[in-house]
Amino acid sequence: MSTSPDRYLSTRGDAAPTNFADALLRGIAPDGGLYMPQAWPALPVDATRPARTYAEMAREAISPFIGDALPVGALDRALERLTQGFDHPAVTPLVELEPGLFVLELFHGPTAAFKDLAMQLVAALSDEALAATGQKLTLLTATSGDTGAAAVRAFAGAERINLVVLHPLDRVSPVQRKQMTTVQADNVLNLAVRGDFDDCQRLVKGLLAEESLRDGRRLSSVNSINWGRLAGQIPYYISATAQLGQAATFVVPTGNFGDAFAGIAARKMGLPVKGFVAAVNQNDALARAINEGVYARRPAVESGSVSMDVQAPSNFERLVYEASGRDAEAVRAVFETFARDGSVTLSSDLLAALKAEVSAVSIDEAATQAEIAHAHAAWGRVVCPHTAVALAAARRLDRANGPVVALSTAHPSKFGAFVSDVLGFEPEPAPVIRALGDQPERLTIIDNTAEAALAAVKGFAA
Ligand SMILES: N[C@@H](CCOP(=O)(O)O)C(=O)O
Repeated sequence: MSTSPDRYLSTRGDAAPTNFADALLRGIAPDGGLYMPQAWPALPVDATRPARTYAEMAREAISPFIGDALPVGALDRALERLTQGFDHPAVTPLVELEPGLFVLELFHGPTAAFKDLAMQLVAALSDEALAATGQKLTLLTATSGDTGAAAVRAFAGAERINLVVLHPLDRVSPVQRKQMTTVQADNVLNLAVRGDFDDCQRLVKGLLAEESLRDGRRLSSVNSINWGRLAGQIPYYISATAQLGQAATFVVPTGNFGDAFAGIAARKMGLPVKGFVAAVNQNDALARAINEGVYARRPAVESGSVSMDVQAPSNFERLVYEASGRDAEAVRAVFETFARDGSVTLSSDLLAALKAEVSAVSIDEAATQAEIAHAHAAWGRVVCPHTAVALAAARRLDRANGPVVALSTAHPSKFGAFVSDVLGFEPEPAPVIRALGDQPERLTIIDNTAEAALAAVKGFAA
């Protein structure tokens, strides 16, 4: 039987295959798994040739995943929106810090974080999918800060879409919170949950299974559990390789593991890549899984790199699916055990296959602070704490094996207090952060329970 990149299978194997539009408007498969393309499309051999626009590279990478599931011209129209509000002509410029060490600046968009790239695309593609069928959509999204800000910006005022964003109360930076809560749009609800990001993500997954919320609407998520989000993050790996002119090792600051998995997807499509390193903060469930073979949940601890305070990274499921040879039964066994017991031991075969895809390292708070200081002293750069985690991991690598690219996922002015504690001064605000001002904030605080979340979302819908 032939396989196709525009058909989507669930990592848990019990959901009917579907197309891109349906996977986009579901977010998560009905069996609780994550959608994956049935096959990896091949990038053209000259995909990294120079002098092409970001949108051209994105079109080539993303169109095979869509096939004929959206109206003719939908992707081209969406690509026009993809880089709207970016303040750099290269969109995602690559900057050399010292011989063989680079940062990929992903923070030039309207909320000053890498999430803008995929979120603006997903917003436009969702509009296209809904307009084609006349449906309406409720989006549920968990955030540790950056996803929520980008989602609010991308979906505020959308005619057919309501957006509910759950963030952990007092566990995002003040700028991130204001980016979500000062937007005065009637189709947006901000919920501050008394819990951590993993609680928010768990609540979202539970709500997505809640039939009573549908009421004639589609129900989906714009977290990276949604394949559309991941597809939108593939192009910047291609752009980085094109700018560099050779294969690199990418060091990815990692929370929900969507960013790193998008890079792994690019490699599966044929992008030349030396390797991937997932750099986590002291919330190190992913690093312990890959380095020790036990995937075990611990309560998330608060850090300066707040967007990475994740202890149950959703996209680890996609990695296990790939590494197990797409064995849905094995995936179900791992993640059902993890959900039930909070811990699961990975088989030695699976572990070897995981290590072949990615290595992982945990950078603690002191090393993050030291890296912010080093970046300023050595290169005159002010970096955000997430970028610092990646740079600390990147500087441990041997560059004799080829260039190393650390992803710089957010602008430092989103995390002014943490950076100024180290450097003694506040980072110069990105223009989009300066424009935030002191608008009134709108948010509802809820308990960390399924009942509280359901009642809040129902109240909003009503
Ligand atoms: N780091 C994230 C957490 C959610 O990640 P996502 O990529 O799955 O949306 C954030 O900033 O919210």
